[in-house]
Amino acid sequence: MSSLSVAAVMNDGPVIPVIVIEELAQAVPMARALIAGGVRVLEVTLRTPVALQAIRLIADEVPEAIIGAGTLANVADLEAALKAGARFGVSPGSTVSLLRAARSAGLPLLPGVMTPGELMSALDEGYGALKFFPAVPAGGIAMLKALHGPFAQVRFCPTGGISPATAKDFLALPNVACIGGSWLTPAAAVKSGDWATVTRLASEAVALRP
Ligand SMILES: O=C(O)C(=O)C[C@H](O)[C@H](O)COP(=O)(O)O
Repeated sequence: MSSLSVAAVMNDGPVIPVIVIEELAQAVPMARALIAGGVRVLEVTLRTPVALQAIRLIADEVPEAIIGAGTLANVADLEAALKAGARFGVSPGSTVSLLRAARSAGLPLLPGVMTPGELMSALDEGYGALKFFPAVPAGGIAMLKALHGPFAQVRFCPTGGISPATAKDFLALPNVACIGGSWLTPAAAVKSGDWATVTRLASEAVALRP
């Protein structure tokens, strides 16, 4: 049972890094590089074969990290993430089974939604803090402004297609608590072990909200 709340995950910093780990050896240095830049909340996506082991390794070896699992597509993913030591979860979309399983497991979950109907289903299940995915293809800033009308109580973490250049405009919206993005851990820098670049990108991301 985690004592962490979704609000705490969303409020820790302006940007949640969406991380893809191809090789297990990258996990700990990458986590340390992000933390050195001031980013503690780390979302490791379950997109690669080593993702669960990477979560376990970071949970064990980088205690300053608030480690979570992304790309939770179903209840089995959620259970595997919990077992690996994830302290929160993020999903690209929402199913009632996933939302209920996260609630009963006590895992803070940031569920993805894209439409008003999906948002209403998530609200029905008691979730008012949501990932808006894929943010830019689904209407970006204009869509978030439109959703603010009927659903002013919902707090979003838009993710998908956001860049350092557009991040500030998203963060300025009243219904945006934080944003997600993969640009903090560029594949080339990670592959070559250029952790200084990751640290610099992390500190620039933290500085997006003074
Ligand atoms: O894997 C998941 O769980 C996802 O939901 C997808 C990611 O959140 C986006 O792919 C990140 O978007 P970019 O910052 O545009 O790369």
